[in-house]
Formats: sequence, C-alpha cells, structure tokens
Amino acid sequence: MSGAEAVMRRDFAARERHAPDEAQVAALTGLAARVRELTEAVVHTDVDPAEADAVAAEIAALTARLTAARREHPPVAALGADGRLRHLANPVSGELNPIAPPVLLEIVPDGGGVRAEFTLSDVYEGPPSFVHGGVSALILDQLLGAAAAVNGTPGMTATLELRYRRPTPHGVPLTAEAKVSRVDGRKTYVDAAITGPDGKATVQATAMFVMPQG
Ligand SMILES: CCCCCCCCCCCCCCCC(=O)SCCNC(=O)CCNC(=O)[C@H](O)C(C)(C)COP(=O)(O)OP(=O)(O)OC[C@H]1O[C@@H](n2cnc3c(N)ncnc32)[C@H](O)[C@@H]1OP(=O)(O)O
Repeated sequence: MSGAEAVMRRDFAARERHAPDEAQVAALTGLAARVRELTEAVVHTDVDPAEADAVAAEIAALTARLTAARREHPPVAALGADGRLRHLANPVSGELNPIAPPVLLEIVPDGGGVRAEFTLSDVYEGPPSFVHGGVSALILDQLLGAAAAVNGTPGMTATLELRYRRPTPHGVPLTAEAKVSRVDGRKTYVDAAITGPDGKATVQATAMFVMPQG
C-alpha cells in the first residue's frame, strides 16, 4: 500500500465516512455529470424570467428528493474495482462532486509523479476566453498534493507559489504534471505546470507540503 493510500484509509476510518458501493458510485457519477451539464446550461441560458423561475422550482424539488436521504458528510473515499482508494467528493478530481471538472489524475510510472489531461469549459472562465487563475491554482494544488502523496510523503499545503506565464485557454485540451523535487524531513517540495495544446506552460507552480506533527 502506498503512503497516500495509508493516509486516506486512516482518514476514511477516523471520520467514519460512508463508502458507496460500485453501483451507487456509478449512479452518483452519472448524477454529478448531469448536474455539471445543468451548470453549463444555467451559465449559458437566455430563457425569460418566467421560464427561469419555473426551472428553478423544478430544481428545488429535485434537490429536496436528494436531501431526503442526506448523509452528514460527503464520502471521503471508496474502494474502486481495482482496490485503490478514490477521493470521490474532492472538488478537483471527485467524480461525485459536480463542482469538480473533474480532473482525473494518473500516476506516472517510475517515480514520475502524477499527470492529468483535461479540458475546462467556459464555466471556469476568469478573463474573457481564459481560465480563472484561482481555478488553475486549485487544480495545481491538487496535483502537487497528489504527487507528494504518491511519493509516500503526503502533507498539508504549507506554501504554494504560482507563476502565470500566459493565459490558460478554456475549451481546449490541457495537460498538468507534478513531480516531487526534494524531501526534507516532514517537508516535501513539488513542482508542477499546466501546459496548453501548443506545449507551452501557462502556469507553473512550486509547493511545499508539511506532514503535520504526529
Ligand atoms: C491517481 C492519483 C492518486 C493520488 C492519491 C490521492 C492522494 C490525495 C491527494 C490529496 C491532495 C490534496 C491537495 C490539497 C491539499 C490541501 O488543500 S491542504 C489545505 C491547505 N493547507 C492547510 O490548511 C495547512 C494549514 N497549516 C497547517 O495545518 C500547519 O501549519 C502545517 C502546514 C501542517 C504545519 O504545521 P506543523 O506540523 O505544526 O508545522 P511546524 O512543526 O510548525 O513546522 C514544521 C516545519 O515546516 C515549516 N513550515 C510550516 N508551515 C510553513 C509555512 N506555511 N511556510 C513555510 N514553512 C512552514 C516550519 O518552519 C518547520 O520548519 P523547520 O523548522 O522544521 O525547518
């Protein structure tokens, strides 16, 4: 078991978070995907006020149906079919969290860190035509933290330095990669970048993660 999995299993047990089974994960993944589509539709719609009110009432009724079976906490993780833990409700990569794009991370073999390929829609727009800088920071923090965890040296983000080299376009395939550069006791230093389709880095990041005492 990797350091990341050990930490997540401990967290999972300590908080008594529920573990949805595969059938529920599949259904809730589909539900979250429909909610993402709904978000897109809301951001882009030009319906008149009466139609907006009518749709809002229907959505309120749907929310009440889900809330009827509300858990106290989101699921922190669940065992996947491959036996690995997944952070299902994470706001970056959680398939069950509609605010997550989601950005699905993969481990690069042979200590290569983690990487992800993703496309951000204009729901994440900051300046016109470009991704909001805070969204880029969110995604990079997740990648940096995952790289630290996969390295077996997980921690809390203590510092996060960002260099916005050029605007990050939305609606096109992006790549993000993160890799540990150095470990010094409880501190893990990680570098990351988001790269556009032209192969040029749009945002570069360096972070330090600290494993809390005890
Ligand atoms: C397929 C892929 C699977 C992947 C598998 C998934 C795995 C899953 C990945 C999840 C990825 C989530 C990625 C998001 C991660 C967050 O979002 S974390 C949330 C944001 N961060 C926080 O809230 C942190 C808040 N701060 C804290 O909790 C505490 O201050 C810290 C950072 C834990 C440090 O506390 P502490 O252990 O009491 O630290 P302390 O003993 O005072 O200091 C230890 C050393 O660190 C230094 N230090 C501590 N803090 C700082 C600082 N802010 N700046 C500079 N130096 C500092 C100290 O100077 C000290 O240095 P030395 O004297 O030893 O040289």
